[in-house]
Amino acid sequence: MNAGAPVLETIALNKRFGSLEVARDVSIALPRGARHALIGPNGAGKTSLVNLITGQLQPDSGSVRLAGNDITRKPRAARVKAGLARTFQINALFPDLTPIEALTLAVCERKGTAGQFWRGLADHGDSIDEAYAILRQLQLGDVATRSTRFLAYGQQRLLEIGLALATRPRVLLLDEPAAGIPKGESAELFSVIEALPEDICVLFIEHDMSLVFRFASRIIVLVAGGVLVEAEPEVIRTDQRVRDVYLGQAHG
Ligand SMILES: Nc1ncnc2c1ncn2[C@@H]1O[C@H](COP(=O)(O)OP(=O)(O)OP(=O)(O)O)[C@@H](O)[C@H]1O
Repeated sequence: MNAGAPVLETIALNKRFGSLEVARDVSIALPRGARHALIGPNGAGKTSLVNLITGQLQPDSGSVRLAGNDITRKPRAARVKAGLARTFQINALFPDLTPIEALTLAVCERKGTAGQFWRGLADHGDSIDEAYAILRQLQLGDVATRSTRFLAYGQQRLLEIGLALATRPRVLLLDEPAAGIPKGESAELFSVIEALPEDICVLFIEHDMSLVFRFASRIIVLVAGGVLVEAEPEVIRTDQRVRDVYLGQAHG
């Protein structure tokens, strides 16, 4: 794969649910270091597009390529192994585990050693180190040994991102990572996402336009299953079509 080639690419993806078109010739590309936002009105097909990329949904036509390889027909687990990770809108954490336990388990899972996890921590030194490194990257080092149920909601969302990072992704797909977080904390969460290493591309769905304009390097606007426009934030901000169909609606 050459340096400028997209890490993740969708080519003319189409998907219908009966008469409803949720993806209409969707072609997007994420280069190395991408921090792309996927925006659009409710029901535009944003989550469906993420599901098509991860394999939760199969397209009617079109393809998905990861690091130059066609993964369209690959099962979900194989896509994760190939470097595709996602988080969901809903919190799916184990409340009784501590962040360091949950992350060490996730690292062991990736390495195929999770079956021996409970034998003894001494056997998992490298995995624990790796888990701590992820926690520090997410500024969760201070709460590493606190039960997940006692973490602030924003910290729980970060831990979910941590679990995705434990798979060593090339691409991270975040479906409304700040959903449910108090407004003041969501910028913090996005700062952490922004600061992830360049070799992890990020595509995030977000409804809060102030966060989108602050943190996205590019914005993809989806309307009725199709890409209306994809451009840098400055261009999107002044695009009349976007104002008409989306921003106008959002801000009255
Ligand atoms: N499995 C399904 N079967 C039938 N219709 C579906 C299915 N999944 C999604 N839809 C419909 O497809 C449309 C697109 O949904 P999707 O969740 O992708 O939109 P979205 O842009 O993510 O919306 P939101 O911003 O509200 O989360 C919606 O009208 C939804 O009801």
